[in-house]
Amino acid sequence: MLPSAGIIKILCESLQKFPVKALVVDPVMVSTSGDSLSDPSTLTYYRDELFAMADIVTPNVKEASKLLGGVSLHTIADMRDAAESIYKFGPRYVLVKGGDMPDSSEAIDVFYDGKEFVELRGHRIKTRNTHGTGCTLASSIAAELAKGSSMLNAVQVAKNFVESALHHSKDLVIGNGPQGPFDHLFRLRCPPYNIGSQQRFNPDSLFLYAVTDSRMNKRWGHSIEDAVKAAIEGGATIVQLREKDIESRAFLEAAKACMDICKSSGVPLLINDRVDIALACNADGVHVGQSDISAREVRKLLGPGKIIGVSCKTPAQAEQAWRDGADYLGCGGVFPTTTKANNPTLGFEGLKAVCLASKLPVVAIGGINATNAGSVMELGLPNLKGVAVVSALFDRECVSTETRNLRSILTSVRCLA
Ligand SMILES: Cc1ncc(COP(=O)(O)OP(=O)(O)O)c(N)n1
Ligand SMILES: Cc1nc(C(=O)O)sc1CCOP(=O)(O)O
Ligand SMILES: [Mg+2]
Repeated sequence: MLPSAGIIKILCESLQKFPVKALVVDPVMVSTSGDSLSDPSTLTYYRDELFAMADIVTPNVKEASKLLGGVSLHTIADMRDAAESIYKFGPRYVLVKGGDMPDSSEAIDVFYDGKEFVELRGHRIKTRNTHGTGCTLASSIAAELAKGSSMLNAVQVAKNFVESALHHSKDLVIGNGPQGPFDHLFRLRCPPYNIGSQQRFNPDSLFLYAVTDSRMNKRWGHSIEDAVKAAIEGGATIVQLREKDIESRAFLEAAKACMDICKSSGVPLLINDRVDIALACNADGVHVGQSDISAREVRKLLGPGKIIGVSCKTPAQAEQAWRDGADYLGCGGVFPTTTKANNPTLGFEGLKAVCLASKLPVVAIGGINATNAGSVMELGLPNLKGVAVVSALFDRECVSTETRNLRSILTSVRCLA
């Protein structure tokens, strides 16, 4: 809550001096009960100074209206127009929250990235215990960004959290005011299966990322299913089907079988390049490179709940991937590889440059094996979450043994860190 122009000015100066990785601005100007919480002179400073520094601005409809000189906002179309106008003040994303729109059975928020709108729909929970929902949403977005989420994913997870918290606190009776507080710690009281079905991407799953290769499987007489089963048995934490020489029908059949295997082990399954196969087998996500369909398009096709990874070799590509809604980056080739033709080698310096430039979690790829995986993780880059490996796991007779060995090397580096 920034009640005066002077305080906003000092905040902006401090942010210039000490830049933060992600800035969520919740322009707290009007309380849910209608009280004004900042003096009118703050408007100019919000719009001209603070918003330009923000990654996302999250006004409710009353605040959006105030920011735009009192325009009335009654419909989703009005909220879209407001998001577009607020975007022009300079933030990278805008979320106009519709929780206080009257006469709707849903709580619809409008998310805007400067090009497209996403309507985020949630249940309207009937309760007086709504005090602090906006602050909670903004804080939850910030927490998800700190964990490495893309913006849309962070907003979706935060919205789910607020919805679940409201649901679990709806019957609390605390205090006498028109609004009551809600319980942020509700999860301590409920088993995990009660807190909503939203699937969440856990960046730690990038720790040992197994990427299949049909030629290698053929060479060793392994089916895709057997190779995936063995990799999971050895401790792979995520699997990508990268099948370049297989017909679509056979690919889909194998992908469906691998989904069953991965699901029963709780290991996410991603599909390389092929959004159609991912949709048809309901995979957990897709990995795309710089010459594939863009992450932005993939996000449109898969929706907010799926995992999207993007191959990046430069900070600029990493920035674009984040803007496009990616969940993680694959960065390589760290070492020379023969698995992918004509793949430039970035070395540790290239990997470091991409990691340092991005808020997203990163998995290193290219020529990584049991001899050098430790040195990659010893770089100690906070968002470097793991290694992705093809030949050192799959161009081998015993995939489970190779995976187990690599996992134990990675674990020992993690224990020392
Ligand atoms: C985890 C991971 N990182 C990078 C890639 C490479 O993707 P791309 O550049 O699109 O090349 P192909 O794999 O499609 O040949 C990847 N697949 N996985
Ligand atoms: C699929 C892929 N992508 C790369 C990139 O640099 O983006 S390197 C690569 C192949 C990695 O295979 P291996 O573990 O056998 O070296
Ligand atoms: Mg690709």
